[in-house]
Amino acid sequence: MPVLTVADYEDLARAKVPASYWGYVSGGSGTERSMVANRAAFDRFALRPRVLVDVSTIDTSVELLGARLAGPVLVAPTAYHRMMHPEGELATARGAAEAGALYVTSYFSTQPLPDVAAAAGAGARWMQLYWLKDRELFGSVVDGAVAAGFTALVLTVDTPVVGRRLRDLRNELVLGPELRAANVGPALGNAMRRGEAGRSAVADAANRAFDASITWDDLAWLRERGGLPVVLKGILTGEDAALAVAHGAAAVIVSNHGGRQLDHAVGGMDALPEVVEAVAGRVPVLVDGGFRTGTEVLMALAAGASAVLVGRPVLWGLAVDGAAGVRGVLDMLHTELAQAMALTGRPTIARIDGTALRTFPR
Ligand SMILES: Cc1cc2nc3c(=O)[nH]c(=O)nc-3n(C[C@H](O)[C@H](O)[C@H](O)COP(=O)(O)O)c2cc1C
Ligand SMILES: CCCCC(=O)C(=O)O
Repeated sequence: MPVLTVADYEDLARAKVPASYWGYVSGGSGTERSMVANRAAFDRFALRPRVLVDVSTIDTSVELLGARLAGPVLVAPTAYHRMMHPEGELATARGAAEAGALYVTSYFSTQPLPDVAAAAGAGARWMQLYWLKDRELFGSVVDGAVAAGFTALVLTVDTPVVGRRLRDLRNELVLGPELRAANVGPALGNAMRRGEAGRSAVADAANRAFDASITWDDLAWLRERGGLPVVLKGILTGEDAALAVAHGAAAVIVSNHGGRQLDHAVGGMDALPEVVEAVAGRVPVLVDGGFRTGTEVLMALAAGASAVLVGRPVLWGLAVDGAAGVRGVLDMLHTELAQAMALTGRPTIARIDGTALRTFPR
């Protein structure tokens, strides 16, 4: 069977990944309404194509915080890539670089940052962070990211505590020994103890380590320590987007964390317009949550996003075929985007504006 869609990768991946890891990757929190909301949003929009435009050449390339990219699809930070493939984040870094895509490496990478950086080579990379109670340890991870040549820090702000992910609690999620988080110290890096009824070792380790007391005022410390642009991930309101810009964020990522944090949260695509309005062009606005086709990426760009991140699709590609699978998924999304650009009469990313989109009332 030819692999023609991102969903085809999902079907192939499901057969390869152990059930409790598959539950971790696929699941959301609580009733999983936030995950549903991400996909449902696309039904409230439709495209308004223009015709008789010269679309004989299509250019999907973009520039983002100084990085030149083949297209506006980024690899979202996702934890524990060795769940999917023995090479883990090294394969992801290679596949993303080959696709000309920016790779946001998770704080819970199972490979050391210098090795991820070497695998990415000239490929663009940002580092995602969770703020730890242990400020010294947190600072040392920031230093490590800077030393390894990551060019921006992505602070995830929607996870003061880990969402109640019922699939993991039911599966008594524990990690195999190959799944040590390589960059965050032994206490947080090790979620390998015996399974306990109704508990997730991953959530327990994170809840012990994450600092739930940080506020807007702490961001200055991070900007100072890293000396890099700070991007805030997990913004869902215009109010917080305005605060993010006021506190020096270099970009914001509209996201409900793939439906894994707050249950009944607004979907990424639904929250995007109010964030775009509040930010008013001062910094790039990125979005994630449920993007599975290039046409959906075009919808987000028309609604004012500068780029889209994909989480699970990259993991599916990784499970199916390592670096080649990651590249395959990213290339597929860029190819589909180019096709949608031709068919909507928008040959460059800059030509995709609000007139390409019609919004239906709820
Ligand atoms: C298995 C998995 C692990 C994730 N780990 C992280 C993480 O370490 N840090 C983070 O900021 N977001 C994490 N996320 C959220 C993603 O960055 C992203 O917001 C989400 O996956 C986008 O939705 P999508 O999977 O529908 O594309 C994770 C998501 C998944 C599915
Ligand atoms: C417990 C947080 C770890 C990674 C993460 O962000 C996720 O699983 O969504």
